[in-house]
Amino acid sequence: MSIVEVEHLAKTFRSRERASGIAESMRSFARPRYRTREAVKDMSFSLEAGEVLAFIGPNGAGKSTTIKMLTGILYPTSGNVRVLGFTPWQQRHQLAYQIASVFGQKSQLWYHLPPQDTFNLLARIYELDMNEYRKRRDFLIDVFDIADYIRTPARKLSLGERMRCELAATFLHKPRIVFLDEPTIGLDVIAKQRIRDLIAQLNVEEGVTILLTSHDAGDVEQVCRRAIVINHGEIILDESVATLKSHYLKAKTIDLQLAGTVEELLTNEAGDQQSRLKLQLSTPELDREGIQVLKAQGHSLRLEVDTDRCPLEPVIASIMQQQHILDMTISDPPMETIIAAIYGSQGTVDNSIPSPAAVESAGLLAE
Ligand SMILES: Nc1ncnc2c1ncn2[C@@H]1O[C@H](COP(=O)(O)OP(=O)(O)OP(=O)(O)O)[C@@H](O)[C@H]1O
Repeated sequence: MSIVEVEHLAKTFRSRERASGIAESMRSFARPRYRTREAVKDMSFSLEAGEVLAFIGPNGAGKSTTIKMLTGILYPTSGNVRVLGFTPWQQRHQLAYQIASVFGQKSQLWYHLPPQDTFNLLARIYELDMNEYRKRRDFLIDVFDIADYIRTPARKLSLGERMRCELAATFLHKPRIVFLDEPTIGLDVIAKQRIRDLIAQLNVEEGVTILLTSHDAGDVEQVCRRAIVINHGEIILDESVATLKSHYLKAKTIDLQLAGTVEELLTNEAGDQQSRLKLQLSTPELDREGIQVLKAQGHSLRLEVDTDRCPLEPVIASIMQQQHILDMTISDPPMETIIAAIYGSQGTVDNSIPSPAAVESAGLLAE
């Protein structure tokens, strides 16, 4: 059964344009000019209980505006929304007991108070039974591993520590739906991984439905099962993450810091740097066409490997046979690149989409 139903949702902002300079300010005061922006246009989708949905799109696509309408913070210009049977902007109070939201850029923890005090305040706001609350709080302190920070004022916590406390606070009243707007923004790789694991754990153990926005492909890949991609306020793709992954996340980027120079890796054959390098890396197991050289300069080498055509291990092994590797990072392509590839397919999943590396490599290769 759908617990979120969105039908033809739209939001247009009308804001006054500010003029610069005294004369212009006086003129705009007498004759104000307004600018309208269609942040969300005719959006329809539904969400089943227990789903984990990635809601993705570039900056300004309308993700936060949609979340704000689903949580009752903003009124829509038109359209209907039912969240757990409530109309969010009309029944915000009743809905608040059953949902929660985290905006990665804004904290819900009281800045000068330790998280424990915020938890106590939230328990009163949500009118929780005190015995139940204490059990829940201790459970979340344990799950999120925040016992060491719970008595430290929020302002003194690192971003990762604060985010774990934020999420613990979010789950305190056992919400049925959690809206997470960029929950991993600004975190290091370990903190990101931790947050992803915790979100996934609570989804599985408590069946909480999650709608998550992120610019990080790892969040989408590791936490979500379905993805809605929006652009200019419109849905351009609604697919399972498995499909999205197989079509768009198959490329991995390998960043290497070599003991020797890239020049030492080149064959003596004629040709450009890219093909001489690829020739040197190739073995019978490797499909050279699956490797793109994104950067090759001095001691740095960045490759993009299409894992459909070419497994990562032999590529790395082939480099290790020839050079000592000082440092290596394997990453997914940036979400923006994947989204750009999706735009390229005009909203359809299509294998003919050119690799994002094709665009990048031409400019980055040091001849
Ligand atoms: N209160 C507002 N008044 C006027 N315009 C707004 C307001 N809030 C958002 N917008 C505009 O609506 C559009 C969508 O903004 P929104 O914050 O929903 O995007 P987003 O997809 O969340 O972007 P980001 O990834 O950068 O957070 C943007 O063009 C933004 O400038």
